[in-house]
Amino acid sequence: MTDDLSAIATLTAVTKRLGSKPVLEGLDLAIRAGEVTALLGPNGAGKTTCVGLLTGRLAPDAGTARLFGLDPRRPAVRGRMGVMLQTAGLPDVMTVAEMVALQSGYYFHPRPVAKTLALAGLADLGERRCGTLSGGQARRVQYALAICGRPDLLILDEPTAAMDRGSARALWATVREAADAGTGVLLTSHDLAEADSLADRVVVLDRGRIVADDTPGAIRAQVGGSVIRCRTRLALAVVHAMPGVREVEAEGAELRIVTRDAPTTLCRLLDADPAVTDLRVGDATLEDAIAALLAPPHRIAA
Ligand SMILES: Nc1ncnc2c1ncn2[C@@H]1O[C@H](COP(=O)(O)OP(=O)(O)OP(=O)(O)O)[C@@H](O)[C@H]1O
Repeated sequence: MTDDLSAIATLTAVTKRLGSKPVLEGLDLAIRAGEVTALLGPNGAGKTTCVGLLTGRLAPDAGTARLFGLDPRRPAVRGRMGVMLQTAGLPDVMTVAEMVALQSGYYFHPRPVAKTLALAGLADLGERRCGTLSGGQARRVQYALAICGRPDLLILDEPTAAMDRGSARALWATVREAADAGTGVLLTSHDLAEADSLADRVVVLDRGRIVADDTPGAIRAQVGGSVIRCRTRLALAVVHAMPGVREVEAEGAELRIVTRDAPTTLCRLLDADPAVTDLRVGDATLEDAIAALLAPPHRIAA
């Protein structure tokens, strides 16, 4: 990873314990200029710990963290980074524009405050006190604080949590624009549609280890085939034995069946349970591919 010349932030062979628990084990991660990297994985996988290491909030127990070639705790490199954390309080009494102006003052070449407010979808909210904002509006202020200094590296930890779809899509557009202009972006998210449409690269973390690192298309292709969803009285094991079936999982009251041969699996399914309902067939999504990589215990895989 350290020989990756386009990398602007790296974790190399990083091991980190928190409390008595190993959280990351020998992890390599590189964030490159002009690329949106989505770091995905279930709760507790270690995503926020990676963010903590790259932003200098945490130090590795073994291995190295580098930001623009230096220790992330060095003030010289911190000014080139904008960070939007999962939780960051805003002072109730300051207005949105005052907060953005204050944060902009920490950077050498900040954007004009009005431009930052517009990019974050806050043009009409500049005079509002932060304490009166909704959850989604407060997230947009945190985004404004992350981008106001024109950072070379933008770290967004679950940026669109609490945002409505329209606000989220507007934020994606500005993130894409920043990446196209050369900013390296690290995004953590539980919204796999967000990762699929925004990321150039998806890194999947499971229990502190990387289980996939590729383009969203290449990760989807690992699953391939089709996904059938339906309600049926058939047992998982019976469906799993049907021709073409690669894996079967209970998703609430439905079954999610990944198959290499949808027509044959469908015929057999309808033969075995003519009362099957809510039947849908579609291509495997990024969510299907990641579910296959993570292998939860309640799924049967071929
Ligand atoms: N200060 C701490 N002390 C002990 N354990 C911790 C501490 N902080 C985090 N952990 C543990 O480290 C593991 C990784 O946590 P982390 O927050 O990095 O996961 P995550 O992938 O960001 O999860 P989420 O999707 O829930 O935000 C979890 O098991 C968590 O309980």
